[in-house]
Amino acid sequence: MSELLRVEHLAAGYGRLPVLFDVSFSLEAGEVVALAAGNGAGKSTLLAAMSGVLRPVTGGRVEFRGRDLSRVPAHLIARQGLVHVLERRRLAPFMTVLDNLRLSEATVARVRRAAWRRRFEEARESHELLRSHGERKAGELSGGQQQLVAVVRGLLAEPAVILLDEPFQGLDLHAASQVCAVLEQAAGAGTAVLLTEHRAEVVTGLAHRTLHMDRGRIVDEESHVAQPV
Ligand SMILES: Nc1ncnc2c1ncn2[C@@H]1O[C@H](COP(=O)(O)OP(=O)(O)OP(=O)(O)O)[C@@H](O)[C@H]1O
Repeated sequence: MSELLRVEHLAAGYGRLPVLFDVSFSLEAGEVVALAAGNGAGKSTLLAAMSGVLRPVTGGRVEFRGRDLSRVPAHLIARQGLVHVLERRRLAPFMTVLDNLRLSEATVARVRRAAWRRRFEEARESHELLRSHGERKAGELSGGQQQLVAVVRGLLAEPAVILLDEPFQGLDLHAASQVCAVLEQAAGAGTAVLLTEHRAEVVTGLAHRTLHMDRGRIVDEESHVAQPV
Protein backbone atom coordinates (compact mmCIF):
# COMPACT_ATOMS: atom_id res chain seq x y z
CA MET A 1 0.00 0.00 0.00
CA SER A 2 1.17 3.52 -0.64
CA GLU A 3 0.95 6.44 1.74
CA LEU A 4 -1.22 9.24 0.39
CA LEU A 5 -1.53 11.61 3.24
CA ARG A 6 0.55 12.46 6.28
CA VAL A 7 -0.42 14.74 9.15
CA GLU A 8 2.60 15.74 11.20
CA HIS A 9 2.51 17.37 14.62
CA LEU A 10 -0.52 19.41 13.62
CA ALA A 11 -1.66 22.13 15.99
CA ALA A 12 -4.70 24.29 15.33
CA GLY A 13 -7.10 26.64 17.05
CA TYR A 14 -9.42 29.58 16.69
CA GLY A 15 -8.06 32.89 17.96
CA ARG A 16 -7.01 32.19 21.51
CA LEU A 17 -8.75 28.80 21.65
CA PRO A 18 -6.30 25.98 20.99
CA VAL A 19 -8.16 22.92 19.61
CA LEU A 20 -5.62 20.44 18.17
CA PHE A 21 -2.33 19.51 19.82
CA ASP A 22 0.45 17.57 18.12
CA VAL A 23 -1.77 15.39 15.92
CA SER A 24 0.15 12.92 13.74
CA PHE A 25 -1.06 10.05 11.57
CA SER A 26 -0.97 8.86 7.99
CA LEU A 27 -3.42 7.39 5.49
CA GLU A 28 -2.72 4.83 2.83
CA ALA A 29 -4.54 4.04 -0.40
CA GLY A 30 -7.58 1.83 0.20
CA GLU A 31 -7.62 2.38 3.96
CA VAL A 32 -10.72 3.27 5.94
CA VAL A 33 -9.81 5.13 9.12
CA ALA A 34 -12.28 6.40 11.70
CA LEU A 35 -11.67 9.35 14.00
CA ALA A 36 -13.73 8.64 17.07
CA ALA A 37 -14.34 11.15 19.85
CA GLY A 38 -17.03 12.95 21.74
CA ASN A 39 -18.33 16.45 21.06
CA GLY A 40 -15.84 19.23 20.78
CA ALA A 41 -12.73 17.02 20.61
CA GLY A 42 -11.63 18.68 17.38
CA LYS A 43 -12.65 16.15 14.72
CA SER A 44 -14.27 18.68 12.39
CA THR A 45 -11.40 21.10 12.93
CA LEU A 46 -8.94 18.41 11.92
CA LEU A 47 -10.80 17.58 8.70
CA ALA A 48 -11.21 21.26 7.85
CA ALA A 49 -7.52 21.90 8.43
CA MET A 50 -6.66 19.02 6.11
CA SER A 51 -8.96 20.07 3.26
CA GLY A 52 -8.21 23.78 3.60
CA VAL A 53 -11.84 24.85 4.18
CA LEU A 54 -10.63 26.48 7.39
CA ARG A 55 -7.14 27.70 8.13
CA PRO A 56 -6.89 27.21 11.87
CA VAL A 57 -3.41 25.64 11.70
CA THR A 58 -0.86 27.06 14.11
CA GLY A 59 1.84 24.42 13.78
CA GLY A 60 2.85 21.21 12.04
CA ARG A 61 1.87 20.25 8.51
CA VAL A 62 -0.40 18.23 6.25
CA GLU A 63 1.23 16.51 3.29
CA PHE A 64 -0.77 15.05 0.44
CA ARG A 65 1.22 12.87 -1.96
CA GLY A 66 4.36 14.29 -0.44
CA ARG A 67 3.34 17.91 -0.98
CA ASP A 68 2.75 20.39 1.84
CA LEU A 69 -0.81 21.72 1.63
CA SER A 70 -0.48 24.70 3.93
CA ARG A 71 -0.46 27.28 1.10
CA VAL A 72 -2.74 25.47 -1.32
CA PRO A 73 -6.29 26.90 -1.54
CA ALA A 74 -9.19 24.56 -0.72
CA HIS A 75 -10.52 24.31 -4.29
CA LEU A 76 -7.10 23.24 -5.58
CA ILE A 77 -6.72 20.71 -2.77
CA ALA A 78 -10.04 19.22 -3.89
CA ARG A 79 -8.95 19.28 -7.52
CA GLN A 80 -5.76 17.41 -6.61
CA GLY A 81 -7.89 14.62 -5.17
CA LEU A 82 -8.52 15.35 -1.50
CA VAL A 83 -12.29 15.79 -1.15
CA HIS A 84 -14.16 16.81 2.01
CA VAL A 85 -17.82 15.87 2.51
CA LEU A 86 -18.93 18.41 5.08
CA GLU A 87 -21.10 17.74 8.10
CA ARG A 88 -24.86 17.97 7.55
CA ARG A 89 -24.42 17.09 3.90
CA ARG A 90 -24.59 20.64 2.48
CA LEU A 91 -26.76 19.78 -0.50
CA ALA A 92 -28.59 22.64 -2.18
CA PRO A 93 -32.15 21.83 -1.00
CA PHE A 94 -34.01 23.55 -3.87
CA MET A 95 -31.94 21.95 -6.60
CA THR A 96 -32.72 18.48 -7.88
CA VAL A 97 -30.67 15.56 -6.67
CA LEU A 98 -29.01 15.16 -10.08
CA ASP A 99 -28.22 18.87 -10.30
CA ASN A 100 -26.59 18.61 -6.87
CA LEU A 101 -24.43 15.83 -8.25
CA ARG A 102 -23.61 17.90 -11.34
CA LEU A 103 -22.05 20.54 -9.08
CA SER A 104 -19.16 18.13 -8.62
CA GLU A 105 -18.16 18.39 -12.29
CA ALA A 106 -16.74 21.87 -11.81
CA THR A 107 -14.50 20.60 -9.01
CA VAL A 108 -12.48 18.35 -11.31
CA ALA A 109 -9.84 19.51 -13.78
CA ARG A 110 -11.06 20.11 -17.36
CA VAL A 111 -9.08 17.18 -18.72
CA ARG A 112 -10.91 14.83 -16.34
CA ARG A 113 -14.43 16.04 -17.12
CA ALA A 114 -15.21 13.46 -19.82
CA ALA A 115 -14.33 10.71 -17.32
CA TRP A 116 -16.43 12.53 -14.71
CA ARG A 117 -19.45 12.45 -17.05
CA ARG A 118 -19.02 8.71 -17.57
CA ARG A 119 -18.95 8.16 -13.79
CA PHE A 120 -22.01 10.38 -13.40
CA GLU A 121 -23.95 8.26 -15.90
CA GLU A 122 -22.78 5.06 -14.19
CA ALA A 123 -23.83 6.38 -10.78
CA ARG A 124 -27.20 7.44 -12.17
CA GLU A 125 -27.86 3.93 -13.42
CA SER A 126 -26.42 1.96 -10.53
CA HIS A 127 -28.08 3.75 -7.57
CA GLU A 128 -31.74 2.98 -7.16
CA LEU A 129 -32.15 6.25 -5.26
CA LEU A 130 -30.86 8.27 -8.21
CA ARG A 131 -33.09 6.43 -10.65
CA SER A 132 -36.20 6.98 -8.55
CA HIS A 133 -35.47 10.38 -6.95
CA GLY A 134 -32.98 12.03 -9.31
CA GLU A 135 -35.40 14.74 -10.42
CA ARG A 136 -36.73 15.45 -6.91
CA LYS A 137 -35.55 18.46 -4.93
CA ALA A 138 -32.73 17.36 -2.63
CA GLY A 139 -34.46 18.96 0.35
CA GLU A 140 -37.39 16.58 -0.06
CA LEU A 141 -35.22 13.52 0.61
CA SER A 142 -34.76 11.93 4.02
CA GLY A 143 -31.58 12.66 5.93
CA GLY A 144 -30.19 9.25 5.05
CA GLN A 145 -30.94 9.67 1.37
CA GLN A 146 -29.31 13.10 1.38
CA GLN A 147 -26.25 11.66 3.04
CA LEU A 148 -25.98 9.00 0.36
CA VAL A 149 -26.24 11.69 -2.34
CA ALA A 150 -23.56 13.77 -0.59
CA VAL A 151 -21.21 10.79 -0.40
CA VAL A 152 -21.86 9.79 -4.03
CA ARG A 153 -21.21 13.42 -5.03
CA GLY A 154 -17.89 13.40 -3.15
CA LEU A 155 -16.86 10.17 -4.84
CA LEU A 156 -17.80 11.33 -8.35
CA ALA A 157 -14.63 13.39 -8.34
CA GLU A 158 -12.78 10.07 -7.94
CA PRO A 159 -10.76 11.36 -5.00
CA ALA A 160 -7.56 9.74 -3.79
CA VAL A 161 -8.66 10.69 -0.27
CA ILE A 162 -12.17 11.42 0.95
CA LEU A 163 -12.83 13.06 4.32
CA LEU A 164 -16.33 12.65 5.73
CA ASP A 165 -17.62 14.54 8.74
CA GLU A 166 -20.13 12.40 10.67
CA PRO A 167 -21.51 10.52 7.66
CA PHE A 168 -23.70 8.29 9.83
CA GLN A 169 -25.18 11.02 12.00
CA GLY A 170 -28.93 10.52 12.34
CA LEU A 171 -29.08 7.64 9.83
CA ASP A 172 -31.17 4.53 10.38
CA LEU A 173 -29.61 1.12 9.86
CA HIS A 174 -30.69 0.82 6.23
CA ALA A 175 -29.34 4.21 5.23
CA ALA A 176 -26.12 3.64 7.21
CA SER A 177 -25.53 0.32 5.48
CA GLN A 178 -26.00 1.93 2.06
CA VAL A 179 -23.47 4.64 2.88
CA CYS A 180 -21.11 1.95 4.23
CA ALA A 181 -21.42 -0.06 1.01
CA VAL A 182 -20.55 2.94 -1.15
CA LEU A 183 -17.53 3.76 1.01
CA GLU A 184 -16.35 0.14 1.06
CA GLN A 185 -16.54 0.05 -2.72
CA ALA A 186 -14.52 3.26 -2.99
CA ALA A 187 -11.89 1.93 -0.58
CA GLY A 188 -11.76 -1.31 -2.58
CA ALA A 189 -10.94 0.81 -5.64
CA GLY A 190 -8.07 2.47 -3.75
CA THR A 191 -9.59 5.60 -2.22
CA ALA A 192 -8.41 6.36 1.32
CA VAL A 193 -11.40 7.13 3.55
CA LEU A 194 -11.17 9.17 6.75
CA LEU A 195 -14.43 9.65 8.62
CA THR A 196 -15.46 11.03 11.96
CA GLU A 197 -17.94 9.40 14.28
CA HIS A 198 -18.96 9.91 17.89
CA ARG A 199 -19.60 6.24 18.53
CA ALA A 200 -16.54 4.06 17.89
CA GLU A 201 -18.70 0.89 17.72
CA VAL A 202 -20.60 2.21 14.67
CA VAL A 203 -17.55 2.05 12.44
CA THR A 204 -15.71 -1.08 13.57
CA GLY A 205 -17.19 -3.16 10.71
CA LEU A 206 -16.12 -0.59 8.14
CA ALA A 207 -12.89 0.90 9.43
CA HIS A 208 -9.52 -0.81 9.28
CA ARG A 209 -8.28 1.48 12.05
CA THR A 210 -9.85 3.78 14.58
CA LEU A 211 -7.99 6.78 15.96
CA HIS A 212 -9.45 7.83 19.29
CA MET A 213 -9.30 11.55 19.97
CA ASP A 214 -9.72 13.34 23.25
CA ARG A 215 -9.51 17.09 23.70
CA GLY A 216 -7.53 17.71 20.56
CA ARG A 217 -5.11 14.79 20.80
CA ILE A 218 -5.00 11.30 19.37
CA VAL A 219 -4.88 9.23 22.53
CA ASP A 220 -5.24 5.70 21.18
CA GLU A 221 -5.18 3.75 17.94
CA GLU A 222 -7.01 0.51 17.34
CA SER A 223 -6.63 -1.85 14.40
CA HIS A 224 -9.64 -3.88 13.32
CA VAL A 225 -9.79 -7.34 11.82
CA ALA A 226 -10.80 -6.10 8.38
CA GLN A 227 -7.70 -5.13 6.45
CA PRO A 228 -7.54 -3.34 3.14
CA VAL A 229 -7.03 -5.66 0.17
N1 LIG B 1 -15.22 28.15 13.32
C1 LIG B 1 -14.97 28.08 14.63
N2 LIG B 1 -14.67 29.21 15.34
C2 LIG B 1 -14.39 29.15 16.66
N3 LIG B 1 -14.38 28.02 17.40
C3 LIG B 1 -14.67 26.88 16.77
C4 LIG B 1 -14.99 26.84 15.37
N4 LIG B 1 -15.24 25.56 15.02
C5 LIG B 1 -15.09 24.82 16.15
N5 LIG B 1 -14.76 25.61 17.19
C6 LIG B 1 -14.47 25.15 18.56
O1 LIG B 1 -13.40 24.22 18.46
C7 LIG B 1 -13.60 23.12 19.35
C8 LIG B 1 -13.57 21.82 18.55
O2 LIG B 1 -14.71 21.79 17.70
P1 LIG B 1 -14.90 20.71 16.54
O3 LIG B 1 -16.16 21.04 15.85
O4 LIG B 1 -13.66 20.61 15.75
O5 LIG B 1 -15.06 19.36 17.40
P2 LIG B 1 -15.77 18.00 17.01
O6 LIG B 1 -14.96 16.93 17.66
O7 LIG B 1 -15.93 17.92 15.54
O8 LIG B 1 -17.16 18.14 17.72
P3 LIG B 1 -18.63 17.75 17.20
O9 LIG B 1 -18.64 16.29 17.17
O10 LIG B 1 -19.50 18.34 18.22
O11 LIG B 1 -18.77 18.39 15.83
C9 LIG B 1 -14.91 23.38 20.07
O12 LIG B 1 -14.61 23.99 21.31
C10 LIG B 1 -15.63 24.36 19.15
O13 LIG B 1 -16.48 25.19 19.88
